[in-house]
Amino acid sequence: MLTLKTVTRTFPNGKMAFRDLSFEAQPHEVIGILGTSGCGKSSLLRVIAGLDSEYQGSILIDQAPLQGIHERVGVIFQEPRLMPWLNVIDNVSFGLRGDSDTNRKKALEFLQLVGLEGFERHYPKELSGGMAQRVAIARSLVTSPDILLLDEPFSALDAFTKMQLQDLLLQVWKKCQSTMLLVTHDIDEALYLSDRLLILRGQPGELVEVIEVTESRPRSRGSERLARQKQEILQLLHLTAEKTGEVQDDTNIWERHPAARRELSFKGLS
Ligand SMILES: Nc1ncnc2c1ncn2[C@@H]1O[C@H](COP(=O)(O)OP(=O)(O)OP(=O)(O)O)[C@@H](O)[C@H]1O
Repeated sequence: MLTLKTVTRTFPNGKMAFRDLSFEAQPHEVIGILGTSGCGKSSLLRVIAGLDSEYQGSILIDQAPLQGIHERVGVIFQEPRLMPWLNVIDNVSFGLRGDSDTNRKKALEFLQLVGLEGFERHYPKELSGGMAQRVAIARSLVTSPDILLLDEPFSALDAFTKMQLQDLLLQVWKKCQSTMLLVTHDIDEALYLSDRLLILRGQPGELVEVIEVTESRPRSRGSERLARQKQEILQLLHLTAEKTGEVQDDTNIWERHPAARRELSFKGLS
């Protein structure tokens, strides 16, 4: 289990990325993180990934304080970040320790899972963007991380590939049982994949709502029930924005996703 208690991240120049974030992610839970641009979503993932260790508050993994990069935490970024000098199978098995034959078998198994059987000997430059991101998914999940952090993992892909990879991620997630934290600007994606959504707003970012997505899995992207629920949450977010005088910011982010109309049940923070 991942626990954050009043975590604040301030950069050396005094700029605060986010403030007083507290939440828990249960084993096997998918948490979507949505928020206005610059509210600290990527900074939050970097802190949990152990890449930035200067923060206030506490971060616990299974009740133990996080100390730098944790071997049970994996990260998938917007761009695949593959090693260009290694072929596909070597990229996937790179993080595995121990017997190399066993590692190659395991890497192959994950390449099959992400639909890249037969591409083991290809190099990153020979892959499409979607294929490279599949390799990145396989590389992250082959180590069976307890927690997988995803920072806009599909935002650079075309809509069709994006949907394919969202479904693929769900398939692999079922097998791996990892907890996932997904930063995205895409509300449809967040609703399709997540069990709960954290809504951040402001600069520094603060947690303004926690929303439970109650639609059962497997979800249908065209579900009317979800569409109605999204309508409700959009209205709720506009109302929330009016209260704090940040209408312009929030209007912009939601308007970037005009097709978004899905329902959520809403759970307030206490
Ligand atoms: N190394 C840094 N030093 C100082 N300020 C930074 C640094 N990195 C990020 N920031 C600032 O911290 C704030 C949060 O940045 P961050 O990238 O985490 O936001 P974000 O929510 O992920 O943004 P976006 O949605 O646009 O990707 C921004 O105002 C950004 O300019």
